[in-house]
Amino acid sequence: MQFTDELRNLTDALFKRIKRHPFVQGIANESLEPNQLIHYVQQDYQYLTTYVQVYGLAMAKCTNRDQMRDLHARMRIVLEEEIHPHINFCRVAQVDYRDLQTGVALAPTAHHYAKHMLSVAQSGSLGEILATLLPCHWIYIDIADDMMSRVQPNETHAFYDWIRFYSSEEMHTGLATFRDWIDAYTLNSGERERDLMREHFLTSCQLELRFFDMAYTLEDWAVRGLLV
Ligand SMILES: Cc1ncc(CO)c(N)n1
Repeated sequence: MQFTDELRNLTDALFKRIKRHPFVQGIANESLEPNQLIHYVQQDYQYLTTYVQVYGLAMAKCTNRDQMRDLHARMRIVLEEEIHPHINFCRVAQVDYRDLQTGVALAPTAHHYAKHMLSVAQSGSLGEILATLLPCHWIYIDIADDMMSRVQPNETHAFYDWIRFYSSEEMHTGLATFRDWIDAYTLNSGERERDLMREHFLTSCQLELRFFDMAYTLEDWAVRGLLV
């Protein structure tokens, strides 16, 4: 068994829970409220900014240009293309995307997830960073594939663009390349590094579930912070 198959088995219960989550069901059956979509986009915009920063820190730990090229392509997709699922949510919520990009603090769960990624990026190995980032790709593809086959949406579905984006050929190829990279990487890792990679992967999966909860319940701090 390859290392990433092992990671997937370890988190199977979480993958299943995420697909059943009311926010995810709300995408499938077009029942999310505008304020839930807005909260998600406000938080996810900031989350993805951190995600690109983490790619940047991983870039500094790459040992060859093929690895760098791969990360560079991934950064481009987040910066230039992953705006489309957000724009889909904004269109349904009838808000301007630009208005959601400033003036909002990270909610507790988004804060937790961002700090988790940054802390691994600052003190962990390249393998640990890759394992921390992998659930982000994998879970959304898993969700979107499931919706494609169960709902079989067409252009009239409110979240057709979202579902199509995450179930696209490009996403699948990107996930396969990322898994191949991690599987090859772990052939040269010690058991200690592989344990840390398992732990970070699991934590990111837990936080993916909580992130949907955050948006669904409009999670916020009890008292506003100082900066925004
Ligand atoms: C929190 C989160 N996880 C995964 C993705 C998919 O890239 C996303 N946009 N946001």
